[in-house]
Amino acid sequence: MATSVTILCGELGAGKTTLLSGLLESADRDVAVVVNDVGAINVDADLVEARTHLETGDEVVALENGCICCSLGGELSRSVVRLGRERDFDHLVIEASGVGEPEPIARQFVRGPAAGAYDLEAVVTVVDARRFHDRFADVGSVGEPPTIEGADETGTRPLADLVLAQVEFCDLLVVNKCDLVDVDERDRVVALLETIQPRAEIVTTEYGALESDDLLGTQRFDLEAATDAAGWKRALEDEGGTDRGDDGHDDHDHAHSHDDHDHAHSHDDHDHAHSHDDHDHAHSHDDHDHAHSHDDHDREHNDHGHEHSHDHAHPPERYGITVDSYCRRRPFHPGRLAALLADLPPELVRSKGLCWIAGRERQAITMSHAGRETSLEVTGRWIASLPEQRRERYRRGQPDLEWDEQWGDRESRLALIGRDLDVDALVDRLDDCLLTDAEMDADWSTFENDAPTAMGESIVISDEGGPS
Ligand SMILES: Nc1nc2c(ncn2[C@@H]2O[C@H](COP(=O)(O)OP(=O)(O)OP(=O)(O)O)[C@@H](O)[C@H]2O)c(=O)[nH]1
Repeated sequence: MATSVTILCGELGAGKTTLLSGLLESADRDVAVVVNDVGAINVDADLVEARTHLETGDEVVALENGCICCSLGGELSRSVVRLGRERDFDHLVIEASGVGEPEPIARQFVRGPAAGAYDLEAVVTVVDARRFHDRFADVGSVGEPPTIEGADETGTRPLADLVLAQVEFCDLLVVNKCDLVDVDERDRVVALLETIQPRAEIVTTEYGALESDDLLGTQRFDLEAATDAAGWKRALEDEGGTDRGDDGHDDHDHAHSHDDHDHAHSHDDHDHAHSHDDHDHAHSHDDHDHAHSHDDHDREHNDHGHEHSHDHAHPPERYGITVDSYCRRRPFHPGRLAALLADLPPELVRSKGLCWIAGRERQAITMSHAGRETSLEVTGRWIASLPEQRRERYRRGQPDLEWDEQWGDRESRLALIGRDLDVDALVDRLDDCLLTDAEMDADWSTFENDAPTAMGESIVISDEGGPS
């Protein structure tokens, strides 16, 4: 029988090890742990071993080659398959590096070599309530300065973006360190988390104190549901109220919208030498269909009896949290867009989606804003830029794909999650970044343009708190 697996993620210092130690002490079954830390010293492995009186051995396996989701392709799979052969245990917990994305790890257990021996049960993300509040929920404060420390292997991914990626891809959110926030702050954090990640169950803790049943023995992980769970993706599916259609830019209705940004471009054309590409491949939606309904997932998910599942005691509206989308079929001017991204309103908590930037006619660029930083990364290629034969093949494969006679699938589609955000004002500012009619006729290659060009390449634009 396949052994159940839980993946435990969360920002550095959020309380993963604390939670895990408590869990190992209280669990009524044999739990094996694989710990990954960035860097060679696996403090966590030692700590967990020491606290749980495990013999030095294979119960705690330390992966030492850096970030779990990048280096682990083979190492994690090999380690866990070997562990399963050599040891007898009932449940496996992977404590993931504080700076890794959970999705590639989860995929190892869904389709990778470890899939046969293991059943992925849940991805659990631990959030530091204090830090999350100060960074994302407290519009009034300047927040902590942007930290690049802990960025991914490219060294360019903003930490806040990774924190949200972990929140957006999980089944259970553990809001820890609640002793360090007051009740109102805690409720604000929970409301914001519910918006950023509408699917996950949320529990609040101090020192990670949870019943082991809350963490182990929950339900079967659903990769597709988890992949589609993020609030920003849902915003793009729902096509909120900002498509005002008053700009003449051919706003349209996306019947096929839940393929989100990945649908619109091909992943075939890039260079595999760059390890970040692995992430992009992992995000490809080509390998699953979207015939499911989110409602079904929600129903399944909420049925499994946790106390703290969504009772909507903290309606996001009460905290001024709004979710909107911005869709335009006209390219951004690179310079004006960059200037806007360096001066976004602090009330914009999260924004993510695809950008069409003039002068980058081939590159489908994903914009991801979190905290005070925004990254632009080439994550694919517009189908319209492919040679005719391949272009037509892709189009045949995606009959629902909206296609403009002149521009094909090129478009910008951004989710805007805000707190007390003046959405109309932001939409106006975004519209001001679109090419004017005169610019549409100009030579776009003459625009000064810092947007990335190669697949996987990214730039980060920091918001310095407005012009000084
Ligand atoms: N005040 C407070 N401190 C906590 C809580 N949970 C954990 N801590 C402390 O926070 C620090 C970090 O906790 P860890 O459990 O090591 O965090 P981690 O997520 O495993 O950290 P990394 O291994 O660095 O990713 C430790 O000093 C813990 O004692 C909590 O609920 N409240």
